[in-house]
Amino acid sequence: MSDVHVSFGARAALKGLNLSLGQGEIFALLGRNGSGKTTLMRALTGQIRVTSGEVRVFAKDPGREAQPRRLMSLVPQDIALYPRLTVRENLEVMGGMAGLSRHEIPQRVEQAMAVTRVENRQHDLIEHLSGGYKRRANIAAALLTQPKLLLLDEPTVGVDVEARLALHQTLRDLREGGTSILLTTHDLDEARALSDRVGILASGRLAETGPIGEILRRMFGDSREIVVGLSREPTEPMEAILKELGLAPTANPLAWNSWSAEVGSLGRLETALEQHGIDIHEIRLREPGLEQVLTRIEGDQG
Ligand SMILES: Nc1ncnc2c1ncn2[C@@H]1O[C@H](COP(=O)(O)OP(=O)(O)OP(=O)(O)O)[C@@H](O)[C@H]1O
Repeated sequence: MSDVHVSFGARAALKGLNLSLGQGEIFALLGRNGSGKTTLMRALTGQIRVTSGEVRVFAKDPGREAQPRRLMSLVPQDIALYPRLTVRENLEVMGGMAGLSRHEIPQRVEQAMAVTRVENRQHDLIEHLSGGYKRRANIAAALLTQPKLLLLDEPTVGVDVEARLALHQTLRDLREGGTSILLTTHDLDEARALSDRVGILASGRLAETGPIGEILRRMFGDSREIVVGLSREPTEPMEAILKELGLAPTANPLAWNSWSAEVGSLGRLETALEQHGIDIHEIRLREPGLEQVLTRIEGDQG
């Protein structure tokens, strides 16, 4: 997509977005609630018309032509399956609705269940499955048409670690088979573990795109966040000392932070805090997470 703008009335949801996806690439979109992730996906599937700019999927406009829409599948965040049917029954019904012939359905259902590893639950009712299996079945339904581009809206939200790893493996297997994958997530660790590139959406713009390791290096270099957890809320004189030591308040009144690339800075800070009689609960280094990345971007955007 190039220079894509989408507005809902006076509200601009996407403001000049450029993005291209390679074959067999996993691309993770990161951003706050309301930053435009779902709007971007719906623009790609042709569900919403863009206000201006160009969207091309397999060289065609999905807003006007059916062909690119047939080559992609969107896995919504909500489970779009019949709770009172089994996994297999759901997939058979969905296959019919997707326009597959009776002759094609059994084989496609087997393939979709194999990739998502739900065969052992194929005779269970959806309503009896765990959250992780429901999500896998949801993805299986999207795979029946053998899409070349798979779009997933927060595929792992609310599932436990084991189910999350199983879902990641499914997505990697699909990538190996040449499927391009665009997913949204709030989880930087997930993006790090899974994606070839990420795009960080902030206020309808892609503020950063690239491999997550490169983005973090570019933004933070070698510096790491030092977080000081105070034992009690600081008095005004204590606040003055904390600021003098280079610390800044965070949203949590008991947590103050600073950034440093020096190896010894944590120990020196700890000693200085002790000398000033400031009672601390803990002091630690924190790897940058999505919150730190977004705060930095928003700070740069003013
Ligand atoms: N149909 C609509 N009508 C009006 N405003 C909309 C519509 N869809 C989205 N918006 C607005 O566009 C902006 C982007 O929304 P979008 O749903 O794309 O964000 P998101 O990043 O997917 O958020 P979330 O993480 O909560 O799913 C928001 O301000 C939202 O309120």
